[in-house]
Amino acid sequence: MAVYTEISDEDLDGLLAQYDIGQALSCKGIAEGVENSNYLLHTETNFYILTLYEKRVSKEDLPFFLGLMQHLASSGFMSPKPIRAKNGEFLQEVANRPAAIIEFLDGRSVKRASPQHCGLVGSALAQLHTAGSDFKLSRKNTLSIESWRPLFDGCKSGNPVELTSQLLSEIEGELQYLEANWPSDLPSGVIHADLFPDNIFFLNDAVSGVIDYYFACNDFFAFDLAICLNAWCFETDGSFNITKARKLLNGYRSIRPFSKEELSFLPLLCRGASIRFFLTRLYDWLNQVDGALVKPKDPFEYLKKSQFHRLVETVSAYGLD
Ligand SMILES: Nc1ncnc2c1ncn2[C@@H]1O[C@H](COP(=O)(O)OP(=O)(O)OP(=O)(O)O)[C@@H](O)[C@H]1O
Ligand SMILES: N[C@@H](CCO)C(=O)O
Repeated sequence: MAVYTEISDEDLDGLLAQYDIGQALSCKGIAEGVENSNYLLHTETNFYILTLYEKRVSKEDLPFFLGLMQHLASSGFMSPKPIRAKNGEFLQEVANRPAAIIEFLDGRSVKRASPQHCGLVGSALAQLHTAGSDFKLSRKNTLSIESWRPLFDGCKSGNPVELTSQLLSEIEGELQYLEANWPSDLPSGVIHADLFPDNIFFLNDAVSGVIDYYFACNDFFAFDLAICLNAWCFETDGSFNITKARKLLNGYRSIRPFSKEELSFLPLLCRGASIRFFLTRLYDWLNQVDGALVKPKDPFEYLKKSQFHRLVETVSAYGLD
């Protein structure tokens, strides 16, 4: 999975009639991903990704996401370009879903990231922050700190047995700490907010693509860095790899230097980023849809990451002086 919505041949022909990209030669569902329905579309002109937006992506946000991809690509960043239909719009409709056709990017995501990959991820993230700085639209981060308590309350409703009193009080204590100490003013702009290994492609030892902008928003740049440290620098046994972290942070600052404040808040932002993914994963884990083929991701991986960052006092734990 993920193909939630099937497209008939008639619907596909009708959609492609709105574009100048030729007729379909093939259109195959893509198994990866959990949010939207994605197809690998081959037409007379090229290969493309056809995405049908499903329930979690709000239609009002699509001009931001697609406009951002276009803006980043035209600034030379490795984002796929959305394709304009004959009417000049990126967004169309098929099978009663909003839909877009996106440029296909070559390259492959890595299953086991090396420190070198982490360095490349850090510099790609800084390039994204820099290229996004003159993007005109903005979008509030709907998964920032204000959303975590309501998400936690949603997880608690129904008193699931998985949430022991010890776990509840650990999360409650962490939320209170984060709410009392969260910074109000750090360098901000457009962030990717979900730059996990499945969202970066590599080719010939370089980043060839950055995809999946459907959590992108305006927030602290260093929060994006915290999300990446969590996603890229822990090993499968839960241990933190300081060499990978050093490479990622040095890759980032080779393009965009950190302010003193960003560095001093990094451990706290890493705690917050851990709780953000712990809570969304926990919510999905407790609210699995019967019969859905999507395997929920392990929330407790992120609770352990949160526990690691709670013991961090300075950025030297992340490999910086
Ligand atoms: N522009 C692209 N070029 C090549 N392949 C792509 C492109 N966009 C998406 N894909 C392929 O489709 C898969 C799913 O895409 P994507 O991650 O955007 O889906 P999603 O449902 O939003 O997933 P997620 O669970 O990561 O939020 C990717 O893993 C990749 O294989
Ligand atoms: N990257 C998210 C999934 C949403 O794309 C996670 O690992 O929880």
